[in-house]
Amino acid sequence: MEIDKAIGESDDKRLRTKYNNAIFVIKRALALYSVQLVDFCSIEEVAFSFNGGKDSTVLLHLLRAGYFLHKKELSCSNGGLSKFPVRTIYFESPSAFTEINAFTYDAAQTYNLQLDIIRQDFKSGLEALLKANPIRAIFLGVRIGDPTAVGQEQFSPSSPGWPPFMRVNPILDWSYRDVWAFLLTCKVKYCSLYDQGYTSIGSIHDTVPNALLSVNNASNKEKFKPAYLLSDGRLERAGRVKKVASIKNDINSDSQKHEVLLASVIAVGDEILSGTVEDQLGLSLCKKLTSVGWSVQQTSVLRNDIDSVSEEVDRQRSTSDMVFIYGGVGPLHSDVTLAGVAKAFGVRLAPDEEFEEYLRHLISEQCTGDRNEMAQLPEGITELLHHEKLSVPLIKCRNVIVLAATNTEELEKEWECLTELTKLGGSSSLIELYASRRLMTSLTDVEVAEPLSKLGLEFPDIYLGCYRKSRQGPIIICLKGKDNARVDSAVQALCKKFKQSVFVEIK
Ligand SMILES: Cc1cc2nc3c(=O)[nH]c(=O)nc-3n(C[C@H](O)[C@H](O)[C@H](O)COP(=O)(O)O)c2cc1C
Ligand SMILES: Nc1ncnc2c1ncn2[C@@H]1O[C@H](COP(=O)(O)OP(=O)(O)OP(=O)(O)O)[C@@H](O)[C@H]1O
Ligand SMILES: [Mg+2]
Repeated sequence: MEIDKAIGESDDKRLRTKYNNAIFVIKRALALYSVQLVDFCSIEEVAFSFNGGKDSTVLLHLLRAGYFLHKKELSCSNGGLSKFPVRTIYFESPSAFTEINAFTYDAAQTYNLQLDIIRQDFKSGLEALLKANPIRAIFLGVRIGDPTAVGQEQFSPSSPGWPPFMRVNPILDWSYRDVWAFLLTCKVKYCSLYDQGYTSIGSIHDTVPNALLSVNNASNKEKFKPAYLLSDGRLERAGRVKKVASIKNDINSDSQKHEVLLASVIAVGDEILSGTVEDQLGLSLCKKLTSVGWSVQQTSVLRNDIDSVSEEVDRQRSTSDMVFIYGGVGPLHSDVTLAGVAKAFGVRLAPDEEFEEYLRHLISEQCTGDRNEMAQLPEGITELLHHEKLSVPLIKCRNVIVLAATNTEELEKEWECLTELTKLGGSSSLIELYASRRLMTSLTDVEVAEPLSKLGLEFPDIYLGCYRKSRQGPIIICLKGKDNARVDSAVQALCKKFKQSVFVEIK
């Protein structure tokens, strides 16, 4: 088998190790998801997701080699050793590069792939495919640096809400360099765009050649070096134009329309959902936000699960001005909050040197291994908010603030720093301070109803809130606004509507 031979003869030890590990994963998957036939041979209930990109081209050849070695070990002649009878699926889109389409069809012909072309979105396409075919596992060329790799392992069940299958990622731990070492060592064909400076390929609308490979020539026509010459693999996606959704402003542009800024509070913790621990932080945070004039429009408690976090953050970040999330932050297996935030914004988790430096000071002697998992932050969207009272900065990903607090005292401190930082104007205005006053009265609701609605018309810029502690008990009226003087005028106007002083100011 030419691939196995080329790698075996290579003196690149790292490549040989990566290859052997990937082949091991492939052989395990082929064995796990196979059905034995009477003649001692088997049919594998697996599929290969191929899109003509470099990573899936690597996987194509690994699968060919892995399938060959798997069958050889079984000494089974089923299908012949040169065949590769694994169902191959390609989601074809009208916005794919013609070069990608051409290469995919070409490879399918060269290697005799049973190509299923799907012209639906991924989820519906897979639902239909799995209904019609016995597929239990799908091989993907996902690598750890890809945004979609967040939270995945070599074997990862499909996400909740997706049809059930195992995602098998044999090259999850391969670097950009490993990919090119493999393609060049095996001398296999790859899509021509990679020789024109493209280093990672999405759709025609979001992909351009990587500017880091640009070379100026005499005719002033921009030319690009081939993808394998990119020296820093971390910049593989520099030719990807950011999706519109991910470059939204920190604060919703709609926020100008509301007089009061909207916040969402998200807690992550199985222990809260099971009733083992009471969520004190949520209560405290809502009070704090309200005290500075924010309106908390939703609180939610989520499982320690990446997809649950990413879906909720995605929902809340578009309807709230600021999202506050806590719980699930740290080095434990259940600490998935940052991964969920990264997934919500469609970016990967990447090592952050500055953050790592803080952590090194804090926990250096406890840190084993050469990589600090806690120093991985959502790439390209994270701002670290420094304060001298904090040993580790606060993490802000666009309009999502990740609080590391685990109890109310820690929250108190983080909150103090956050408000101080914004008063100092050190960061983009995070928390706009609002004026707010609360009045209590023993008047009945019927008595206050009309004067209050009139006040609302006179002071449209002031938020008027009202609630009672019990059906017969006193009524509490909250007045909030951006301008202190306006809030005071509203309070005076309200008092004037009644004969004697019927309001008591409360904190
Ligand atoms: C075979 C296959 C299986 C997938 N399974 C899942 C899944 O279980 N969960 C999920 O959130 N996305 C799944 N996806 C979608 C990918 O994570 C990702 O959204 C997709 O590759 C689009 O990436 P792009 O937006 O960079 O083009 C799957 C995609 C494919 C092709
Ligand atoms: N349209 C598609 N059809 C089938 N599989 C796909 C499609 N898009 C993505 N995949 C699967 O997801 C994997 C990861 O996609 P990704 O774009 O990161 O890698 P790639 O396309 O192989 O290489 P590159 O990073 O250079 O674009 C692919 O290797 C493939 O297995
Ligand atoms: Mg691609």
